[in-house]
Amino acid sequence: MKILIADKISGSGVQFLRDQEGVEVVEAYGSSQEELEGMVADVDAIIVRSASSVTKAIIDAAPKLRAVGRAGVGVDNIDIEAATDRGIVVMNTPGGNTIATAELTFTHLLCSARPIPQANALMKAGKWEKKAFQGSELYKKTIGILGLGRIGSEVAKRAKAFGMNVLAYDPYLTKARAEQLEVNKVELEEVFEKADFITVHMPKTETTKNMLNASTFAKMKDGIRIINCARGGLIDEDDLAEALRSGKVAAAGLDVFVEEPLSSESALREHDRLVMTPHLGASTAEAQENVGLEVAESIYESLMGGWVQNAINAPSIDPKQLAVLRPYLNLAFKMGTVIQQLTPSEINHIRITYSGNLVNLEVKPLNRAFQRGYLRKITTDVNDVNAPRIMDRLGIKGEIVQNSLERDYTELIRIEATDSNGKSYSIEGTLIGKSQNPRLTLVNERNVESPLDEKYLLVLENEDVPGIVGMVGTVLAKHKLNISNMSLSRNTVGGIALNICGLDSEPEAEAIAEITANKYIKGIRVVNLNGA
Ligand SMILES: NC(=O)c1ccc[n+]([C@@H]2O[C@H](COP(=O)([O-])OP(=O)(O)OC[C@H]3O[C@@H](n4cnc5c(N)ncnc54)[C@H](O)[C@@H]3O)[C@@H](O)[C@H]2O)c1
Ligand SMILES: O=C(O)CC[C@@H](O)C(=O)O
Repeated sequence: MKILIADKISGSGVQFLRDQEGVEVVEAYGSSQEELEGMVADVDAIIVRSASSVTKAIIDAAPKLRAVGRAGVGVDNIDIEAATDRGIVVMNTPGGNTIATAELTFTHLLCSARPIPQANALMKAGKWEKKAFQGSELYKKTIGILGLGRIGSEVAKRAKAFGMNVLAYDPYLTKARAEQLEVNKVELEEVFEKADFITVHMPKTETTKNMLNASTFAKMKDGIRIINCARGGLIDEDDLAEALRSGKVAAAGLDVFVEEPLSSESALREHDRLVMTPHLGASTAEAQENVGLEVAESIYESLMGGWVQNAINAPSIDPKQLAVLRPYLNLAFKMGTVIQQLTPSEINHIRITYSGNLVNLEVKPLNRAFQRGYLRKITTDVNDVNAPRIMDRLGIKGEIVQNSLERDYTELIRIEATDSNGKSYSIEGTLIGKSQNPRLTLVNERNVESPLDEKYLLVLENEDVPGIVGMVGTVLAKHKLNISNMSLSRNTVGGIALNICGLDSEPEAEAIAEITANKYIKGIRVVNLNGA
């Protein structure tokens, strides 16, 4: 396995990877995008911080690529769309640099109130200047925090310790969490109207891009102080420069920029009251140790086929959850493969119902496992990352229901697939016994008891007349096909019955033809569970 580390991560992260058997590590710090493109032909994983980008061009140049790891939070330097299409898992390390970035934000906040960098520059130039550097206190001032996630919350705690009044704007922040953090959750307009300081801690999205601009500055108090240690482009840089010139913004602190590195010609460099740092939020020994080791471990884990805890484009799952979900993942996967092989090729709707104990579980990983099972015989290279995309491409709409059905089983998965003529097919499955073996409990509304850890299932529909079991047994025996299990079911005497035989090997075409030739046989399907 070859892992390319494009940006410098902590030595312990690199060492961890070097210590793993069969892992080759290539460190390519400071390479240009073009150089990286030329290095990825045989890499299995790429690790970046914020300097290098994993573009579509790089992804296209890396046919073996399976995982991209970001040592940090923001993944705007990774083409998630292109990665997802290829089934490449993208993961980050949220949390590892939260404190570092919150502390840098506070440093900027203090420097916007007390012009320490500017005073220091004059001291270094041999001067002793006091008058120009009168500051302002944080105590009893109002701070507006936009985005109350990991970093915003830590900034809020520190602001409260300084005796500040905290206003929080975050549409996704629950009332309960705002109460727990002891902040006032308000609308954006109230932040603009009341804040003396505004700091942004949101991701850069279509909604948050240029959220602070000339027209929003106009709504703020004169002498407002603005901090951005999140992402360049949350604040319109030209409008900020103008507001600093006019004095509307008394001071600002920026750690991030629309274009990084910031051009040496940038007009932002001209403003005395603007303090800038070169994207240093995560640059502490502790944060780099955290994220470097975490990304290295996650990348290795994912390449070894384990679950990724902080995947951006697949459901994340922690080891505790995984222990609970593992048998259901197996069941969901097998049910995916069974329903696909029992139905016509043109399926346009699938409803999955999770019943009983599954009602309260996080089922996203189960949906992906089902989809992988469904797609297993339709396409290659399907995984938890690209399975939903492939289902979409096939035009199959999905519906997930978590609702207890009246069944005798404590947990159950029901699948209903509808074909392009509106005809529905159903299966249900559960786990049986201490060893939690997957079992089919219903096929097309007929109760069955058919283990899913067989190699093949022969699924027959026949008129309910005597002699069918004998005929099937005779034909299978003639073709040396060993029956491992048989489940018979009918809804009405003399109606259409269902017969599912577990088989140790694949029935050849002649055996199927002989059984089908019997006039009472109304339908026959072979389900291949081999390797499923
Ligand atoms: N300067 C650095 O070196 C550095 C380091 C780490 C993180 N970051 C950046 O800091 C930012 C915050 O990181 P985090 O770890 O706290 O992320 P997070 O996901 O924990 O928090 C982001 C918060 O923004 C909120 N949000 C989303 N859309 C919003 C909107 N339209 N209006 C208001 N709030 C909105 C979310 O609800 C969430 O609470 C990110 O942009 C991240 O990339 C920068
Ligand atoms: O790696 C860095 O130096 C910055 C990381 C930071 O921007 C992040 O989003 O985590």
